[in-house]
Amino acid sequence: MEPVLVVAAAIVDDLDDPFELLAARRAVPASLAGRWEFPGGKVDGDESPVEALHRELREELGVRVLLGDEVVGPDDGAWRLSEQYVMRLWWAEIDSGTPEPLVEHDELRWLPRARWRDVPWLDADVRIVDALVGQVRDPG
Ligand SMILES: Nc1nc2c([nH]c(=O)n2[C@H]2C[C@H](O)[C@@H](COP(=O)(O)OP(=O)(O)OP(=O)(O)O)O2)c(=O)[nH]1
Repeated sequence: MEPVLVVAAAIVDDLDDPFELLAARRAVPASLAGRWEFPGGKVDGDESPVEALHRELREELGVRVLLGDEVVGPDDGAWRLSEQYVMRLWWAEIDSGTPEPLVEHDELRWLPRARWRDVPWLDADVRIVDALVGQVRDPG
């Protein structure tokens, strides 16, 4: 079966010079509760990935965002999460609103750059966080 496409955002304080990254702790389902992820969700049949991402961020966090570059992954440009799911991820910055854990999260945390790895991310997200750290590492 074709994997289901999930879209998500690496929301940072400043797209030009990311220092803080927004991590969201899942409250549901029980199997994922307590683990941290990038806010986002599944693309519905009638919407584009970018439309789906804006919808999910509005529903889950109550924010509008500006999207930056896509964080290209090793699986045809995406990130395979499991047998069932594949994810596309974009850098993003908040355009309006203050993020709140409205739906499937019970906590949000702005992680400073040196601590992006310091929460228990969902297993599939660990290598993605490593890639983000690699992209923002100070040159030299
Ligand atoms: N949103 C999101 N989902 C992730 C990440 N990493 C990861 O393995 N997943 C998995 C968890 C879920 O099994 C799956 C689908 O995500 P989801 O549950 O957020 O999708 P959704 O909001 O559309 O959920 P629903 O309305 O159908 O309940 O992707 C991530 O960083 N962000």
